[in-house]
Amino acid sequence: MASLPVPSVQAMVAATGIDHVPPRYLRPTDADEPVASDGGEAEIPVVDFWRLQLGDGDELARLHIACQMALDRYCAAVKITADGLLAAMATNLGVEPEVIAERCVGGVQSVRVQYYPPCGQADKVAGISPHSDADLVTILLQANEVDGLQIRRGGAWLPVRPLEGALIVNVGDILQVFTNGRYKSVEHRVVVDGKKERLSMATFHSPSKNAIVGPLSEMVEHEDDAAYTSMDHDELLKLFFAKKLEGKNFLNPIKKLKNSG
Ligand SMILES: O=C(O)CCC(=O)C(=O)O
Ligand SMILES: [Fe+2]
Repeated sequence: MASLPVPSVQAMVAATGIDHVPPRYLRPTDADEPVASDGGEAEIPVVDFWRLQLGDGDELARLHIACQMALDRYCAAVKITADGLLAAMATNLGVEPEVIAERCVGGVQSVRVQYYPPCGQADKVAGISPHSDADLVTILLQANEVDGLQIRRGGAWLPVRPLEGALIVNVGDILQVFTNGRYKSVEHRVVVDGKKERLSMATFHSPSKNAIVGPLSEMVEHEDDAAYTSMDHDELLKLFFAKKLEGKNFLNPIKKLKNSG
């Protein structure tokens, strides 16, 4: 609903009197949630920045707790988004919405917050080297809306411009394996800016540690069609962390030779 110019509001009040509240200003009663009283459990954390700068341990702990509260809420909301996306993707792939979710009971969600300082030699420096994410889906917040993320499209890098209020969704390597290559993980990198710092927050969604990662039976008509060997998620991650970030090479060890992707 667009705002009214001030003179229009003044004219409305003059015409109807202050006791009449136009419907556009009424709060919806069905969404009326209680307002907590001051000093109760729902206290707003206060952090003394001066003490924080001096390295005061109590203040650091207070900041940590304050951030965790916000982070927990953010992560819970992002998890609902990731689950919803995976269910919709399953439907698009012609399988029941819960086919992917079932493999992800007790799945792992992890968060990485990145800070890219401005750099005098921005055109020569890598923020993050080209890679694909070793998960199902990554939900990324370009927190201060500074350019930097690029995805590989054919032979070129395509900038993913921050869009106010929008989250970026990356298909990850494990979704590529689950779908037997029907959905391909996206190769991406980050470049830095010469003048501006950049902040991002990536939330990764993976199956549980003891899940088997391999093409889902629903995605493979004959056993021979499987493009990847199945492997313990835990073992696969060990391979991932043992390697340098070098484009989409993570799946090489489990790729079956006759297929590519
Ligand atoms: O900072 C970004 O925009 C991307 C970060 C990223 O690709 C990652 O953490 O895997
Ligand atoms: Fe990434």
